[in-house]
Amino acid sequence: MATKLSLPMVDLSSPDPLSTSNSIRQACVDYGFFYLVNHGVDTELLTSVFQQSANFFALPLHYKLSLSRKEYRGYTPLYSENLDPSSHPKGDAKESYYIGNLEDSTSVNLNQWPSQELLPDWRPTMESLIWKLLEAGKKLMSLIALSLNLDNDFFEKTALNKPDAFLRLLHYPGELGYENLCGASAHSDYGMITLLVTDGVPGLQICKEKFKQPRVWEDVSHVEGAFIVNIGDLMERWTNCIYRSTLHRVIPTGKERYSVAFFLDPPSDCLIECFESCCSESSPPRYYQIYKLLISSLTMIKNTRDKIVF
Ligand SMILES: O=C(O)CCC(=O)C(=O)O
Ligand SMILES: [Fe+2]
Repeated sequence: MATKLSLPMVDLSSPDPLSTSNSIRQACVDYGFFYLVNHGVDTELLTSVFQQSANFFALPLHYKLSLSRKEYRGYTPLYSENLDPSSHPKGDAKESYYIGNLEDSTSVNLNQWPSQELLPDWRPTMESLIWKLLEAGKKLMSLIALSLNLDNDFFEKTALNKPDAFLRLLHYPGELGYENLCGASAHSDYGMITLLVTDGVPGLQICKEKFKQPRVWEDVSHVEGAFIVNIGDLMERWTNCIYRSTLHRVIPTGKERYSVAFFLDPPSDCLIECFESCCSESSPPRYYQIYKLLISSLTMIKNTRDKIVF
């Protein structure tokens, strides 16, 4: 039986940015995860996103496969990903749909959309969500900048100048007849930050000490209306491991589950070099500086989204 965690809560609409950024720092140092409330994304929009997502995943497989992922955008079927191959050889029991950047006028055309005849409100619903998440993500990143003793527009000028943002709709079927098959096996996200919305069905767990064996998993409870935010490997590297990119997974509970993850990353030409405020003579940078492009290429070669080890 896993223990239940109470993750720290961060209020995005707080009138006191300094104390909010202090809470963010503590949360990122202790857990690499926190809840985000008053994030500005309406409940009605989120309800229609989950409805539209369920409508898509309920379509026949041959149709979904006609939108198979290309250029990191589109549909990925059940078992096509195995985030932790040591957990189960079959792969992860989830299907997903990726939508890429809307801000960048060249890459926006790479997105694939289900036909308007089948799902007329699908595209506008997802586009509204992406814009809203981008707004919340930018606001949060200005507080994260303060939490690292950087100017509050540091990320606005670098990582968020032309951000690489992906929305991923996820569907975990209920019973599949296989034992111990994870919906998402153990991994840490490779990017900067992830904003996650779930439908309230349990299953998400984190392991705070990723280098300790045996692993201790703790359940992340659902908090109505709150996003779950986590730090990715790139941010861990940028902060010289002061902020943690925490191992997490989604275990089966026998219940069907939907979630929506928004991965907010810097553009390819962003140089990831330890922040001055995160190193000193006694604690020098642990990683070489590297362009984001190289991090994503190496991640693609590995074709997993677990810890980057170079
Ligand atoms: O569905 C979830 O709760 C987590 C998904 C996740 O960790 C991911 O897509 O990276
Ligand atoms: Fe993840």
